[in-house]
Amino acid sequence: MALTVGLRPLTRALLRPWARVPGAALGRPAAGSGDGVRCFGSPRVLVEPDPAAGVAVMKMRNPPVNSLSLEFLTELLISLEKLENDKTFRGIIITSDCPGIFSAGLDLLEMYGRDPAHCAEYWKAVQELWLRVYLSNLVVIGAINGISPAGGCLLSLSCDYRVLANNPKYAIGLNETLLGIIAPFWFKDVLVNTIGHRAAERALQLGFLFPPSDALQVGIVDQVVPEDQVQSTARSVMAQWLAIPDHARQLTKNLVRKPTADRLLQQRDADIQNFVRFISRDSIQKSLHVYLEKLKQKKG
Ligand SMILES: CCCCC/C=C/C(=O)SCCNC(=O)CCNC(=O)[C@H](O)C(C)(C)COP(=O)(O)OP(=O)(O)OC[C@H]1O[C@@H](n2cnc3c(N)ncnc32)[C@H](O)[C@@H]1OP(=O)(O)O
Repeated sequence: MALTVGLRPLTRALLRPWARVPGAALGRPAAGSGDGVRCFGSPRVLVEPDPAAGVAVMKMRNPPVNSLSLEFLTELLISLEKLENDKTFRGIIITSDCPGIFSAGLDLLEMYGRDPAHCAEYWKAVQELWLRVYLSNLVVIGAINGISPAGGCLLSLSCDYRVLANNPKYAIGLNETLLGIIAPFWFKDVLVNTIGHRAAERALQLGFLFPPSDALQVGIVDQVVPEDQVQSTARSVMAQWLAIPDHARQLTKNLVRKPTADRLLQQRDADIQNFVRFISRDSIQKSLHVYLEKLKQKKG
């Protein structure tokens, strides 16, 4: 059975992309961009453009934990598409507006107690975000200012360069096994590409969440800096990357990343069907239930 899920109906119906950001952000001049340039975005994604530098800072703000819900994924995709299509921008910095959290990863509530059609639509959006970030023509730098498990780690790994704030609470890794679920092959591929086969084998099976010093040592991030220097470091790194002619850098990036992306592109529908089958299993739903309860109990 061919799946015919797509983002479009949800996306277009739910969102008014590029509406000015409500509240304080509305019309606020973007940091470092002079007084003429305004922030823009959507409810969950704040974009601070710096046209002079050719850079936009994309701040994720889906409180409390920037979990990647379908609506949030959709807004991220719209922002990314918009930036990609605007010749003003050559690079983006992805960071978080939620204190202490980069992203808690995929939204468990999109996978728990949902019907197969919803799960399929959700998974397609997850695939879409990964492909867009991973294959972006823009330089993508992750300014990781918080914890970044599972899907949050995948988003980080899909950037061209990762700067992590030096706070022992800001662990990063693919911890899916701790939830009783399995990182899909393309999550695994990106981790293997980043830290090597043996380190990935251990990290994936044991669901490692690396604190900053270990993350740097294993190579899951490129740099660890004091928390108040994450953004400025991301900016300086961006300047280095933007010193390279775009066409040469983009073709090289494509050369390196395309084979990994192609593995998914060649079997996207099958991957969606696998996900839906897997996540719909009673045993997996039970694991998710237990994990969600644990998260709740942690509070009480
Ligand atoms: C084939 C299947 C493949 C699937 C691949 C899966 C990839 C994934 O990304 S799965 C998600 C993995 N994520 C995690 O394991 C992180 C879970 N969350 C946490 O560990 C913590 O919430 C935290 C460390 C990120 C933040 O801790 P804290 O600041 O103490 O906040 P709370 O734990 O109290 O959380 C607040 C609120 O948010 C809910 N929540 C947290 N994470 C998620 C999530 N990933 N999805 C949905 N909801 C999440 C949490 O339950 C709390 O809700 P309320 O109790 O209703 O306030």
